[in-house]
Amino acid sequence: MEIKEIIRDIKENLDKSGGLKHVFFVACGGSQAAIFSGHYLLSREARTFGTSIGNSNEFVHATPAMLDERCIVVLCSLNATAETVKAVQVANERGAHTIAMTGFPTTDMAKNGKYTVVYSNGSNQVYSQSNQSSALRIGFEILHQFEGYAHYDAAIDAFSKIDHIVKNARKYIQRIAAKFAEEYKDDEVFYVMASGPAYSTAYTMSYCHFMEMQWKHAVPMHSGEYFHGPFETTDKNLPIILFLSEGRTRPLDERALTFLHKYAQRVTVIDAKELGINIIDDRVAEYFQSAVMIPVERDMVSRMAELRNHSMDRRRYMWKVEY
Ligand SMILES: N[C@@H]1[C@@H](O)[C@H](O)[C@@H](COP(=O)(O)O)O[C@@H]1O
Repeated sequence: MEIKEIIRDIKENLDKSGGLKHVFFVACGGSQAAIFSGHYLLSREARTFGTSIGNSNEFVHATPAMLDERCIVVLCSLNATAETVKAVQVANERGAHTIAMTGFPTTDMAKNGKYTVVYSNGSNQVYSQSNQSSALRIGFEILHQFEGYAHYDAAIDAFSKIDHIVKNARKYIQRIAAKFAEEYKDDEVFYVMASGPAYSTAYTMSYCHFMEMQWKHAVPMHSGEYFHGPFETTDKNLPIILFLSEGRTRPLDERALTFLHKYAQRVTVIDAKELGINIIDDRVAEYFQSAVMIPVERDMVSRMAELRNHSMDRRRYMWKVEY
């Protein structure tokens, strides 16, 4: 079933049972970051229902009291992480409408979800059909069908531009990535700053790419929260990566940049505007930032991986020991 039909089917049911109350987004790690844009979209645009996001195992062990047949739960796991599959089952038991996003039609996610969305993945993925794009498609479709979202056409148009933008952005970043990798390959700690829908880029770069895949310490930092404690650690040696957003939270990032220009020295700025996101309609562009910036930041860390001769596929514990 296409996403449009999935939401239509769910709406038909919800119209009979009292309407939509809440959309939960549930996943672990990189997959949670991937669906964050969908959650963020609803958190800013939805007028008649709520939304939240969280870790799968927390959803299983501390299941929200609100969860019932008037909720949609969007869950994501490429290969069926056990706790995310369990979260699908918990949501099903409560009668919620589960949409299982997964990498392949044969996974336990696909087997357990009431509805399944198989997204493009791997090194040759089609970015307009990726996990990030699919979560956004679900979000825009919910807004459109339940509330008649005014900028739906602009959003649909954006999906037709994503592949072109990512292709060019990845070309644009090559030179910057090479310089970045050379300069920072021996550093052990990174702060990665962003705000708004781009926060999930900072999260993915830190948790997945620096920590998981390069075994380097990294702190995802909300650029608004930076001034409420963390900025006391700033000095001229600390490596900082700042994602400058396109959209309404850009002033938060610019405030951080002004401060960093004064007190820090080793700052790498990646500006969404320079990545070509501006060809998307201004009214929806901000929501597409992570869909564009995550492949770009991954290229930066991959370049570092090559120089360090530390493959992005190398793990000590993940999938190797019990945890
Ligand atoms: N970087 C991610 C991790 O954060 C995640 O835990 C793992 C399993 O993810 P999934 O549940 O999507 O299969 O995949 C990648 O390695």
